[in-house]
Amino acid sequence: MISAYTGTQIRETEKSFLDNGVGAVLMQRAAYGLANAVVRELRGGRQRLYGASVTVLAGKGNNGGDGLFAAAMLARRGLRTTAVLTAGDAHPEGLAAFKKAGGRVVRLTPENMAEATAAAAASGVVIDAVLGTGAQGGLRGPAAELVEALGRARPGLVVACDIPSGVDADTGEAHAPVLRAELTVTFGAAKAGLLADPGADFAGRVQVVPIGIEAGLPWPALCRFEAGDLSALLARPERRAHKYSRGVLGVVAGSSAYPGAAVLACKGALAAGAGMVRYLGPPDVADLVRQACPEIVCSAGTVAGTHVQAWLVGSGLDDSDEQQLQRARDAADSGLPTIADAGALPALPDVLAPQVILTPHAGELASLLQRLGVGLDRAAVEASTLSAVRRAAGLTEATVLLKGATTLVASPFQDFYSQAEGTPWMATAGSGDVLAGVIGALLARLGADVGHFAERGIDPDARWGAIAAMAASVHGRAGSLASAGGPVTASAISDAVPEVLRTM
Ligand SMILES: NC(=O)C1=CN([C@@H]2O[C@H](COP(=O)(O)OP(=O)(O)OC[C@H]3O[C@@H](n4cnc5c(N)ncnc54)[C@H](O)[C@@H]3O)[C@@H](O)[C@H]2O)[C@@H](O)CC1
Ligand SMILES: [K+]
Repeated sequence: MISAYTGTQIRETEKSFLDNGVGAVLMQRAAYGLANAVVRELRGGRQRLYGASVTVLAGKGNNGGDGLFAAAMLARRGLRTTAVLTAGDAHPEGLAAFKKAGGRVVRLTPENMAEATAAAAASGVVIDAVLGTGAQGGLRGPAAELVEALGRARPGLVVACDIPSGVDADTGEAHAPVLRAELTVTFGAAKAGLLADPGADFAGRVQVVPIGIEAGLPWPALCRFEAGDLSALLARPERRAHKYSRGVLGVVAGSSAYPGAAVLACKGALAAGAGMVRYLGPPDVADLVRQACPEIVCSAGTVAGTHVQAWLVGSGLDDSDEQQLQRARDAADSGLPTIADAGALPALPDVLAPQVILTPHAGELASLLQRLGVGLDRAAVEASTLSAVRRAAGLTEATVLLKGATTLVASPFQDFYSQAEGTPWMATAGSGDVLAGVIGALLARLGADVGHFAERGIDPDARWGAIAAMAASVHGRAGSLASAGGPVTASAISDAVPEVLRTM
């Protein structure tokens, strides 16, 4: 599992090391990790190290210090290094080491701005070490001007030191201008802002360099499951399993206008290993569901009269179909774990429960928050995804999964997950219906199994968020597998889910 922390958590952890006088040691480890990462990138791109050019943009704090020490190490390995001091001042020891290693120093002024920009744009590698976890807001003054111009000039490889300057380490909010990095080398542990959009967008690949503070870190602010976690959490069925023990999912989805959503949600649930799926809905949609998936038991019954272990409600619901909307409300009110998607979101009560998982995209989350009195529009949600999803979980008391390039999950117990295994090709109609099906299948199978989570180190209260994150990961992996770098349909995503589960 990748554990990510707020800047404050990291700084508090580092404080005891600084109080003990080992801050300089930590900085050396950070710089060494950064320099090595640059070397690996150059070698990976089959570039010669000797004579390659590197420009470090160094602010006046410790982030700049890391950058200067790293550049000094690179200078000693024969790279042509330039430091652009964006704030006039610089970390004194870092600057001294850089000068001693033979690096060239440019103190940024309005007069040499154009020259400094051109030099940075022409260099093979740019290290962004202007602001780190000590930043208050974004870049200002000459540093902002330089980064703005450099962004337009499309520089070579950009490596961010700890975090792209201007990205908030706690929330992932980006204060423009931010230089988009291909790689972020981050120290001690990942920062939460690197795993939440838009910060994740600017960070590129994230590489964590251990610096020796790790044992002192508190409970993470944000987690990301990796393949090994999924293998452990997605236990295979027991030898004597039967369809009921494998999980029975009830589905209230689809309408005459959007019948395909019901089919895709059901397909997603079957692909993710539901023991049985019971569909409730209008006869014309039920006919289509039966034709597409003969495994599914269809009826026009009520929620109370249907025996299931979990519910999936909302995908493709029509807001004029009162009978379906009532079924969705009954399911959410049943006390059973329920995934509520699309059409169900505006139909449910404002306050729900943790075992109800809401799955909005940014626009739907904005509408949900507006209904709850929070004046955020879609753009504001996209600019601050982690804060938005946290607020929604707090206000609704439900678990909220925000769909996007990075999928975020927040539970009302303040557990947060971030998964990003998908591909932009998955932004296609029906993809969310398949995700709802995968969540539904996992809810039906694992939702009641408190011991399963406790044995694997997950607080049983937090299992709803964990299930949503597991499903997002499976869905993302299936989409990437099916896409293989090209267009993909929702059906193909669903078809790839069993292969992903097989390899877990
Ligand atoms: N504290 C430690 O033990 C370690 C810190 N490390 C590095 O230190 C960084 C944090 O260092 P600092 O606390 O010095 O903070 P930063 O280097 O992030 O920057 C803070 C400095 O910039 C100024 N500043 C803040 N916001 C600004 C803005 N918007 N525009 C212009 N100037 C601004 C501050 O007044 C301060 O002088 C980490 O990101 C990491 O790179 C690493 O060396 C590892 C060890
Ligand atoms: K930085």
